[in-house]
Formats: sequence, structure tokens, C-alpha cells
Amino acid sequence: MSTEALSHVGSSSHVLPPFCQAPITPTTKAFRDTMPPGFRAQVGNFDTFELPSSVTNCAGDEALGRAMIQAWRRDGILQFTMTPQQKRLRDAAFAASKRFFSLPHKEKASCVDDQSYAGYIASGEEITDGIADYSEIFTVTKDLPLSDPRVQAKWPCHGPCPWAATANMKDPIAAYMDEVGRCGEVLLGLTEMGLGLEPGSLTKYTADGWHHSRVLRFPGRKNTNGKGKAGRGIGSHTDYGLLVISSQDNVGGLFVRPPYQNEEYANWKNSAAGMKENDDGWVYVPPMEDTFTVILGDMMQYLTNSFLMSTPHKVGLNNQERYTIAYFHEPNFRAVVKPLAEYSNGNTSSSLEAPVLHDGAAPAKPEGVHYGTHFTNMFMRNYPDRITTKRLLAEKRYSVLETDELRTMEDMDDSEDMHVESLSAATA
Ligand SMILES: O=C(O)CCC(=O)C(=O)O
Ligand SMILES: [Fe+2]
Repeated sequence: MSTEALSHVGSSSHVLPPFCQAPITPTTKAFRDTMPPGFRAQVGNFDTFELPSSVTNCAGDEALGRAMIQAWRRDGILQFTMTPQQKRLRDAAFAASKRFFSLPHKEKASCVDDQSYAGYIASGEEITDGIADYSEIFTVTKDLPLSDPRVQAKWPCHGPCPWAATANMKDPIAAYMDEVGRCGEVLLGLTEMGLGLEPGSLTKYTADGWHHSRVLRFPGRKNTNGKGKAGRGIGSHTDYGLLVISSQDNVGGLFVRPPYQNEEYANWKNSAAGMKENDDGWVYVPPMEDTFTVILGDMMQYLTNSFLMSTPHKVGLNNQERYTIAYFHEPNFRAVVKPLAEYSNGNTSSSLEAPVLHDGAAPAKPEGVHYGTHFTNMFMRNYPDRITTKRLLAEKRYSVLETDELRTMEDMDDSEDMHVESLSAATA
């Protein structure tokens, strides 16, 4: 690994607080053997935690939050173990995923919607940095009926989720997402403590959050349709919101890029897709049984003024097919995310190390980033030919993002929170 790395690949050598499970030391060879052919990367050995069921603001939670921050700043990723109930939900969600992906192509291809980006994305349809990804995906966004006021008002990306009824996938996937979303709130509460923030500094954004999932299947590397690039599953990219919580099967394919002092990017401003894709310095994420991985999204980077970086990652194709589910824990679609005062330039009030300031990256702008616009931009970019993008453009829906109605979480005061609740109550 480059000597410019902020740190080295996670190791079991640093001291973990007693509430953490001891880091699992992989037998490096066994894990290396799962790395997709043709990739050169170190094999990660990442910190693995046990999450409390809720955040109680006790000293143990603060120590856990700090350890999480350390892990993300060093490795760009951390892991936490699944409870028996989470394993059951995961198993049911993966079984649903396999039922769906084994349907005939025609049936899968009919699962699209022209108002939401939810539904099927065929292998070769998604574009990352101008090149087709080989992933086959079912995207789940908020499942809103046509009568929902936001759908009626033509809010971009808002519409039904076109489930495949024959795969019986809605209930198991929704139950899995609810539970992982609960973990997302716990992780954000612990992150607030680890960053020395007031409670609610991060979780205020996730009231009725635009949480979504990507249920993914990757073909074996010798079993592709030729639309993409040999061996490449998904090109390097960062994701958009706060946290990405994933579970993968035992095949292997994910790589992350830890924070390097000399690498700057701000995906909400200039696309980070394709960044360093073929360079050295990637770390393989070996499949650890019954373990979630957590990487960070663009809004976490923006909020913390790059103290926590959005984690670049990419996927390689293995010798056999691979299944994984990525859950995205996000701000409310209407939220205007503002940099945290504690992490603004020049203010290093945190008792952690001073923030890494990335020259050239977007400075902390007081006007903030509108999450719904960032999400819409990313989906339009990734799916330029989808019916959803075509209708969005044809009906000039993009301009709806500029309206006050879609920015009512701008000031995040109590009356706005009440508005969110009344809106979701009206549509439940
Ligand atoms: O396959 C994985 O593990 C990650 C997928 C991913 O990066 C994504 O869906 O955005
Ligand atoms: Fe991703």
C-alpha cells in the first residue's frame, strides 16, 4: 500500500474497547482465495463491532462511536455482526432475491416504473463512468401509490415500486430494510457521539429518510453479455447519502479505497465515478459470514467537511455468480444538508485528530446540498436511457426540485419536522 495512506489496512493490533467483539483475524490465504481473478489488492481485516439495540448516551456508546470513527478514517469501512433475528431476515431477503433473479428475463424487465427509479436494471444497463456495469439489480425506493401527493405533484423519483408479484419479494425485502434501517439510526446516533456532536445533529436529517436498497446479482466473469468490461462488475464510485449497510454472500467481489491524504473528491460537485479504478491502493473486502459492512456516503463527507470521507468502492466479477444487498441510509429527499459547525474549516473543536482538509474539494458551503437534487442527478447519470429519465426530462420535472415545497427541510426547525410527519401520515 502507498506510503501516502493515512493508515494501513485494518489490523487487530489496535486496542478495542471491551464491548467490541475481538477483531476476527482472517486466515489470509483462505480469504485471498475468494478475491476475483485479475485484481491486485490487499486483503482487508476490518474492525468488527457489536451494535447496541439503541443508543443510551453512556460512556460505552461514546467509546464505541469513537472506535467507529477511527475505523472509517483508517479503512473507509467497518463491520458489525448480525443478531440471530437479523440473520433470519437476511436469509429471507436473499431467498427473495434469488427467486426474483431466476425469473424469465421478460418478467424481470417488466418490473419498471416511469416515475420512480425502483425496479429492474438489466446487466449492462447501468453506466458508471461511461462504461456498462454487469450487475443485475432490483432497486427499492419508497413504494408510493399514484394517489400520493408527492407523486401527484410530479416530484422527481417518486412513484410506485414495481415488485414482481410472482417472486413474493416485497414483504421479506421490506422487513429486511426496516431492520437494517433501525441499525442505521443506531449507527448515526453512535457517530454523533463519536464526533462529539449534539444528539440529533445527524439523525434530524433522516426523519422520513429517502432510504433505499439495491438488491444485486453479479454474473460469473465468463458468463456476461459482453456489454461491459471484462471482469468489471461495477466501476469505482461513491454512494450518495449517509451510510451504506451491505451484506454479501460468500463469493467475494467488493473492494474499497481507504482515505488517502493526497486524494480529494466531492461527488456532489464533480463526479467521482471511475476514480482511481485501475490504480493501486484498493483493499479487498472478504466475505465475512453473518456480518454487515458499513461504508460512508457523500452527505457524510459534506457534513463533516471531509473529516469522514465518502468511501470509493468497486466490484469485480468472480468465477461464479454473486448476490449482495446494499441498503442506503439517507437524508429526507427534501433535506438541505449543511456542514456541521464543529467541522467547518479552521474549527477543530473535536477532541479527535484535526480534520483532513482537502484542497480543491468543495469548501463547506453555507447554502448546503439539497439531497433530493443530488440523488436525482446521480440516477439520471447512471440510467440515461431509462423511461424514468425520459419522462423526467420530457415533463421538465427537474425544475420541481427548485421549488420551496421540495426544500421545506431547509431550516430543519420543529414546524418543518411536523410537516414531514403530516405528509407521511397522509400517505401511509
Ligand atoms: O456489490 C457490492 O458489494 C456493492 C454494490 C454497490 O456498490 C452498489 O450497489 O452501489
Ligand atoms: Fe455502491
